[in-house]
Amino acid sequence: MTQDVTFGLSDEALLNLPLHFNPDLFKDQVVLVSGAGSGLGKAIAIQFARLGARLAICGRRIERLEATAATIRKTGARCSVHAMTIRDAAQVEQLIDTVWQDHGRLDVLINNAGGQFPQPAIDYSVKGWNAVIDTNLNGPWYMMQQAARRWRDAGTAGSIVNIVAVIWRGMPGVAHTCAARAGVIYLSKTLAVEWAPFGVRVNCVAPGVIATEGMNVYPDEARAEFDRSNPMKRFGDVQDVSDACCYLAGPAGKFVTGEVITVDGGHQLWGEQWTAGRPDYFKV
Ligand SMILES: CCCCCCCCC/C=C/C(=O)SCCNC(=O)CCNC(=O)[C@H](O)C(C)(C)COP(=O)(O)OP(=O)(O)OC[C@H]1O[C@@H](n2cnc3c(N)ncnc32)[C@H](O)[C@@H]1OP(=O)(O)O
Ligand SMILES: NC(=O)C1=CN([C@@H]2O[C@H](COP(=O)(O)OP(=O)(O)OC[C@H]3O[C@@H](n4cnc5c(N)ncnc54)[C@H](OP(=O)(O)O)[C@@H]3O)[C@@H](O)[C@H]2O)C=CC1
Repeated sequence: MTQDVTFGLSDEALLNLPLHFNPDLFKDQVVLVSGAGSGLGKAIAIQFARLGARLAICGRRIERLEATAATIRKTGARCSVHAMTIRDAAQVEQLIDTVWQDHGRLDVLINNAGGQFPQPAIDYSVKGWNAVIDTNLNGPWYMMQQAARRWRDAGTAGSIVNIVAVIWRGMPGVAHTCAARAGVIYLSKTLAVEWAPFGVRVNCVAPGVIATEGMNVYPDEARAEFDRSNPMKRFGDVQDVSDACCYLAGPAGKFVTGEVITVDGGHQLWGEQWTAGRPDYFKV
């Protein structure tokens, strides 16, 4: 039985994190963040607002989105709220239309909504597999395609950042999401070339274990090991990820497309395969 633990930061703490970017970096730009009712999406949306952006946020549960929007408005930023599921292509098309109607433009799409359940792959039901592929591959694709069509038709530039995961050595226990995220990464590399003529950049951020309430879907015994999944032996925080999004979406990333920034404390390099014995540091 998974026990709830408190992960992540309060809205008040998110509003007061020291900023690592110029406070008017995204002034007057419109940023759409999916899954902004919790965790990384909420932190990303609040950070963009603190950097001058106007926000559009989406997710399935309206109450959580409204709470994020109330916090965002404390920064003085505008924020529209859109309850929908990214798994439905028609709802995604409607979302992008509404964002353009409400804000008159879109500059940045942060494809953050996602998630999975831990289970040995051999036991997946068809429904469970499809739920994870729909959430983490098809949904982000619908969002990217609809955003890009509007940018192409309006003749304006855009930037997409897809939140994926640190999949480089496989992810035992969440094979479905590993497959979906691998799909998003190579989709992004391909779209980076196809959409360069429209001025659309497509990049990914691959987090390792980050302290958010999303961690509560994992059983205690698995979670207890998560801080050992990287050589820094700790969880990352939400700002580690929101900073990577701001770098990629903003002017510092203007010559970067088709790239993946891994934000994982070295998780991708870590393992149990010691060829010359395990160093003392890692014995405890
Ligand atoms: C190397 C080190 C690596 C280390 C690896 C560590 C990874 C850590 C890094 C990543 C961390 C995070 O992502 S943290 C963020 C986590 N947040 C989340 O995952 C929240 C979002 N997740 C979800 O909403 C769900 O998991 C998801 C399945 C995607 C959507 O659920 P929905 O209920 O909306 O979907 P539905 O279409 O109704 O289908 C539900 C079906 O899914 C299956 N299903 C759902 N939960 C299930 C469960 N616990 N066990 C079995 N099966 C389940 C069943 O078949 C369900 O059907 P029925 O049986 O008929 O009901
Ligand atoms: N925390 C971590 O260590 C890591 C997280 N990630 C990824 O980062 C992203 C954010 O995760 P995190 O903040 O930790 O977890 P959360 O579970 O807190 O966030 C997931 C968000 O996605 C939204 N969402 C889920 N399904 C849908 C859907 N079908 N349509 C619209 N919105 C949806 C949820 O809102 P609602 O349920 O209301 O729709 C929720 O706000 C996810 O893609 C996650 O897999 C990747 C690697 C590591």
